[in-house]
Amino acid sequence: MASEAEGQWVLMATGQSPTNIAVIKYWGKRDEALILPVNDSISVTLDPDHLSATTTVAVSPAFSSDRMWLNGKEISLSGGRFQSCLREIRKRACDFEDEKKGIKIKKEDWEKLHVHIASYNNFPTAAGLASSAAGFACLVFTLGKLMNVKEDYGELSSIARQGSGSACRSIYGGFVKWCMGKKDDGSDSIAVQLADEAHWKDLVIIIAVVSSKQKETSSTSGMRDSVETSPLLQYRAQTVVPSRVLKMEEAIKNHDFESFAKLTCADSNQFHAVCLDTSPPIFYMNDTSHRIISLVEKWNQSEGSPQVAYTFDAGPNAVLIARNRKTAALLLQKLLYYFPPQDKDLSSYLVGDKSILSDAELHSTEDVEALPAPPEMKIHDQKFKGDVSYFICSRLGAGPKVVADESHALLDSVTGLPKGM
Ligand SMILES: Nc1ncnc2c1ncn2[C@@H]1O[C@H](COP(=O)(O)OP(=O)(O)OP(=O)(O)O)[C@@H](O)[C@H]1O
Ligand SMILES: C[C@@](O)(CCOP(=O)(O)OP(=O)(O)O)CC(=O)O
Repeated sequence: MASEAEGQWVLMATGQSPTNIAVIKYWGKRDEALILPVNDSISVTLDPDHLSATTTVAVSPAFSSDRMWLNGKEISLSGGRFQSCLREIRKRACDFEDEKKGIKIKKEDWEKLHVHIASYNNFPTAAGLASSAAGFACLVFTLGKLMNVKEDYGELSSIARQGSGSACRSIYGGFVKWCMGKKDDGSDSIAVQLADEAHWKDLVIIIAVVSSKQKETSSTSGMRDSVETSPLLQYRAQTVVPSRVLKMEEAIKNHDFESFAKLTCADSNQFHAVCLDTSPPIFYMNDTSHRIISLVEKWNQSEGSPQVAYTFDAGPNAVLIARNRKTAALLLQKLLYYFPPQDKDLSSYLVGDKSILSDAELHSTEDVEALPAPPEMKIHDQKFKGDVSYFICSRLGAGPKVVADESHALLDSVTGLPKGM
């Protein structure tokens, strides 16, 4: 396996993968083990600088078992989803040789080598910000690089899908469609890129992190209950989504924000209606989520055409997509009027692309306090300080990439253990 220095070497790779937010939602599986959905879905990939997973994977003859550390804590890899990803990637591993380091690994040797994995999310894990999507996409992408996997991104997406359904869409940047596929073995249930992140540069994304606590009902169990009990889910999957997906593809192709926004909001609302139609009902949104919807709806109505789209995943956080920077700055003013920061530090209340604060002419909390009430809203006298933890300003971003600079690796290149351990 390794020529001279048997047992001495550690071979590593590091990758970074973005998260994504669906504008046409995936909700419901037709096959639980293979993670095959009941409908197509479409997402936008978010800028990895703001929301992403970074993962280092390593192999060495010195490792005695597969191990993983997530955000610095060791976690078990025994779950079926991790096992599926590891198995499928190992199956596709190819011969590898690094003459300088004296490392030679034959295709069949990969099965015998154990892996160490360390991953870090630059945003809260399991808080409804799709950490599993970024995480599994990153794991599969980076393992693929390490093990010299030659398969195309479509194939990688179908492996990431077996870690978490929505992860298959994080294999690409920009606008991505997960085609549900028809085959029983899932080989045609893959993601495809509709357009890259440069296609529609005007869009600005503002996320209101309403709660960073772990949620009560996971997406996995929530959608299982919906499939079993919600008649609306069947109607949605068979009748509504197929035509919506076609319209969404057209809207994206033509930069048609009006249509894009209407479809995005309608699909988010229908997904949450399915949750309510589930027995027992699932409530992912809360009063703050509803207030944000109402703010956006009233503004869009007063303008005569949509300025902002909203969408909510399996949690109360609002993802708001503004048609351009000017609109995003106005949106931020309206949001901060109702949800002012609890303390004086405005720069930790808005993270990500902070330059939007200057566009909105908000340089201090005094500027926030001086904001005028949004004229389209009827209730002005009530403010909801503390109901939003913080905001993230982001944009569309690129797909996974290799992090070549070894100083960013999360594992030590000599011990193969997390750095600092
Ligand atoms: N960086 C990562 N690498 C590998 N797996 C990860 C990573 N981050 C999260 N996960 C996996 O995803 C799980 C969290 O997924 P969960 O669906 O509960 O939350 P979420 O993805 O943040 O929210 P949602 O899917 O509702 O948007 C973790 O317990 C872990 O198994
Ligand atoms: C509401 C959603 O975010 C659901 C995501 O579900 P997951 O992909 O987290 O579920 P599993 O496949 O069981 O891991 C909508 C979406 O991302 O399309």
